[in-house]
Amino acid sequence: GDTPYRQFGGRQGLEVLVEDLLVRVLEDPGIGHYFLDVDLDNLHARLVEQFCAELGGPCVYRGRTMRESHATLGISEADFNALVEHLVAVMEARGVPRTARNRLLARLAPMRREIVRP
Ligand code: HEM
Repeated sequence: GDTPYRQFGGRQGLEVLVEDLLVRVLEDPGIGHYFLDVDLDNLHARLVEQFCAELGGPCVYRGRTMRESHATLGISEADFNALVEHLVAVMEARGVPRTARNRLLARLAPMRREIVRP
């Protein structure tokens, strides 16, 4: 069936989407600095796994919690919104259907309070 995971193009679609997302985020002068010392291969793998799991795909997220992995970074609401805008842009550019886009955004939205600094 056309599950949200399938609408994203499955595993391969997510690999490409996350690649697009990381390129845009790294090139953004507002938030790119957060990623300077980060293991990008690991980040790519964890994001693919996480999005896959959140979309009902056959994956288990094996990374740290959102609170653990972002706790020391000092991420602001504006930083969070900037990343989400990049995600929307890459989903649109790859032709992900609106219902599937909204599904992923709805699954990620509650993570805001664990990622943004108190
Ligand atoms: C809904 C929004 C977000 C999601 C779903 C998300 C997801 C993730 C995931 C899955 C990891 C990997 C955790 C691990 O390695 O175990 C991670 C790490 C990271 N995230 Fe996010 N993130 C989000 C927002 C942000 C924002 C807004 C920023 C900064 C602007 C950010 C910066 C980072 C950095 C720098 C790391 C690497 C931390 C490290 O390896 O020490 N994230 N994120």
